[in-house]
Amino acid sequence: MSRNGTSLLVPSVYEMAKQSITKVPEQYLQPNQDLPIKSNTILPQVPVIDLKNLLSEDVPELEKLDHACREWGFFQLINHGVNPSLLENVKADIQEFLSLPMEKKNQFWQTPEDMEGFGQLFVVSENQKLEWADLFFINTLPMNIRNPRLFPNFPQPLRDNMENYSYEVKKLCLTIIERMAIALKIEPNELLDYVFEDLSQSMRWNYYPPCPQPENVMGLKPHSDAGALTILLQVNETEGLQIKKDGNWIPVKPLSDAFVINVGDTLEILTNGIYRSVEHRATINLEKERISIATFHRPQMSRVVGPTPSLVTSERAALFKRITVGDYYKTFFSRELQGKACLDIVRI
Ligand SMILES: O=C(O)CCC(=O)C(=O)O
Ligand SMILES: [Fe+2]
Repeated sequence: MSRNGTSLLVPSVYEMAKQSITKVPEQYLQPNQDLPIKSNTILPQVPVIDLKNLLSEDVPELEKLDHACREWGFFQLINHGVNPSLLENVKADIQEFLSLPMEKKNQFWQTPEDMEGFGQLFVVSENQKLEWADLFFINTLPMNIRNPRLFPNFPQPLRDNMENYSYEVKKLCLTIIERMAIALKIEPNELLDYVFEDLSQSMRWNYYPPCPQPENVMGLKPHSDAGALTILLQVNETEGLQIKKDGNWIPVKPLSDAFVINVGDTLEILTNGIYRSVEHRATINLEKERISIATFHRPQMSRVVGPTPSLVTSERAALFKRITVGDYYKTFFSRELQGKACLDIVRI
């Protein structure tokens, strides 16, 4: 039985990109993308939040966090407290792992029944457009959902560093969710209760090879994340993440010591739409590869989520129906990525 859904198997674009091709196969061509705003206009930038200030109960910083989650759904977090040498090690290990020769990668490839491992996600029909990326998808927490085929077989030091990273990022997630509740002026437990005891964490290591036709391919189609909170670590210098703000695609320029953090659909539901999960996408570079590590956090599949009662008022009716996280994810993983369309299944 499949552990968490399936995705049709697709070829490795890492291997394709190595062949010095000048044109990509037709199925990867996605012309007519909305372009980002021209760079001669001054672009608004994703807010930067300082966790040190947040933890010292600094009111302006809390207001900045609140504003970022309402208006952007995204922020960069500095002074996050995660050991910089752990981050450097994780980046180096992932870079090495994603560049393993195909014979080694095959050991970790997805199967028709199991979407964890190397491959792609959201491929549900033979003729849909494909993304210019190889990814590695893995459930990391709680420990008992770990796939025996993957984590235990990681080479060292990746295995130990990932173990620490997973734990550190989970801790950070809980800290941020607690601060969000304070910013929303609700009891921290109203949000923390969903993730404190039984938080589930998964990761998607994204590898975007260079591409001879960057304007006509997409690394990751516009989408919002299904979970509560995503914590993204940019592994190398190449830019590519863009988020949709007031109808325009705005490039995110990751600061070297920051995480890029975003609100997912589940948190939008829990906060009754006050904190927004925002559409984003990943574009491709002509010459340079790009690598990112997205870590997703959500309540367990059996939990029912709906707007938390204190954020449903006479001025603000409930915007979403209640749904189990499992049912939400079943829908999310059974279709092509398409902006924020998945949230429509619970919209009132
Ligand atoms: O590579 C990126 O910057 C975006 C990754 C992302 O949005 C995801 O994995 O959900
Ligand atoms: Fe995402």
